[in-house]
Amino acid sequence: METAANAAPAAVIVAIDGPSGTGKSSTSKAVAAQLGLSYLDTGAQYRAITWWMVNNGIDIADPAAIAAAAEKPDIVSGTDPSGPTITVDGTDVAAPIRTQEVTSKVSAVSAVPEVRSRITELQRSIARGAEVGIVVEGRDIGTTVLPDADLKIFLTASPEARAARRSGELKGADVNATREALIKRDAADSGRKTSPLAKAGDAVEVDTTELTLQQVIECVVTLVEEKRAAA
Ligand SMILES: Nc1ncnc2c1ncn2[C@@H]1O[C@H](COP(=O)(O)OP(=O)(O)O)[C@@H](O)[C@H]1O
Ligand SMILES: Nc1ccn([C@H]2C[C@H](O)[C@@H](COP(=O)(O)OP(=O)(O)O)O2)c(=O)n1
Repeated sequence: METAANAAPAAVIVAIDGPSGTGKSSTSKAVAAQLGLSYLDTGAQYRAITWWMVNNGIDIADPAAIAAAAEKPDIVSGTDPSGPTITVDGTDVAAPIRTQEVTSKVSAVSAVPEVRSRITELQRSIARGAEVGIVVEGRDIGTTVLPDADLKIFLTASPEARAARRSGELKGADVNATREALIKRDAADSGRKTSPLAKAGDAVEVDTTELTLQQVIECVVTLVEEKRAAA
């Protein structure tokens, strides 16, 4: 019979939330890779369902039409942090979900309650299936999706730092326009009724404005290791 002494350690669940450009994806991927955990980018799932709506001619301004179609696309996320994948009905959508068109529509689609309940179920089932544990990043992971997570982190950074990071990625993008677009998306994500972007009461807040990515990764790895040691 298995005893507590030789039982496998319980899977560790880490929730990382925060607005755009705070470093959630880069930090989560690196922490998961370093600790041998799975990794789930929940923003990619909301982008994937948005991509499907756009491709199937659903009117993004019509929440009832979005709700009626919410169950249709088959969204599959690969959770290896060294090569995360995302497919819709078997098609690799890793690139098309990052277009400006999808980015400008994702907040409207992800505000629809039927979309959220569908994607939330998917996220919970992926987290349950992660044997060693998982780092899940998004907007409502610590508050709604995985409220019993072992560790919750809320990343922040000034709008200026976030815009500079994002426009560095989108070669040649105007920093001011990027900043305005980020602020608009944050306001939509924080202001929606169902499961808005929010810091959980028991989340550790890390302001990354003055930190390098490596410093943020080290900070989160240390927090996970402390949690594991205390368990
Ligand atoms: N602390 C940091 N300092 C400088 N650049 C960073 C930092 N954290 C992330 N970045 C860079 O900023 C960009 C956005 O990071 P990302 O992880 O995609 O943020 P999010 O997932 O929160 O939107 C990436 O190019 C990333 O390399
Ligand atoms: N848990 C989540 C994750 C993302 N979303 C929505 C809101 C976000 O603006 C979009 C896109 O998320 P994503 O993490 O890809 O955004 P950025 O990497 O910050 O550009 O999805 C959400 O509503 N809930």
